[in-house]
Amino acid sequence: MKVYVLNGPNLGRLGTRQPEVYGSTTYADLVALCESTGRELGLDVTVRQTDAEHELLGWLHAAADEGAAVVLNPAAWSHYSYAVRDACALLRGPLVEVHISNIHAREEFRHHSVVSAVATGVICGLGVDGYRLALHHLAARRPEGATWR
Ligand SMILES: O=C(O)[C@]1(O)C[C@H](CCCOc2ccccc2)[C@@H](O)[C@H](O)C1
Repeated sequence: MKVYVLNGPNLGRLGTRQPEVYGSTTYADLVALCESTGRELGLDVTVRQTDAEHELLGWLHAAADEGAAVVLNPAAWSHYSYAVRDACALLRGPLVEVHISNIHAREEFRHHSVVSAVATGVICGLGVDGYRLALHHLAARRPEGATWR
């Protein structure tokens, strides 16, 4: 089963700043974690990151066309991008929104995600383990067929 793990702006810099908020795991470490978890669970996992909103929209459209599942950390776009939200609403497979930090315990502007209303579920505040947990959830709910829906 195909799962795209998609990351929004600045997450490519993970591990270089604010370890007290985001931990010391680098983006390369995160890719390795998701790929190894996918192998362990028998999921075909592809991990990507972009600072360009149109690129994320294209990846979401492709996932919708494929009927793939998505694990998405929209980063700052979580809080205001109706374009990202609308692309997520096109998905036919499950969407798990992940935030490394507990956005509800931070600045007010981070408390609301415009994506959450169209997500299957949201994991936040558990560090990069949230990505691993999201993949375990998807593995537990995978259908018999070739697509998620
Ligand atoms: O907690 C999360 O995963 C966030 O989605 C991360 C975003 C920030 C992504 C950039 O993260 C960096 C981490 C370390 C160094 C540079 C960027 C932030 O804007 C959201 O409110 C919450």
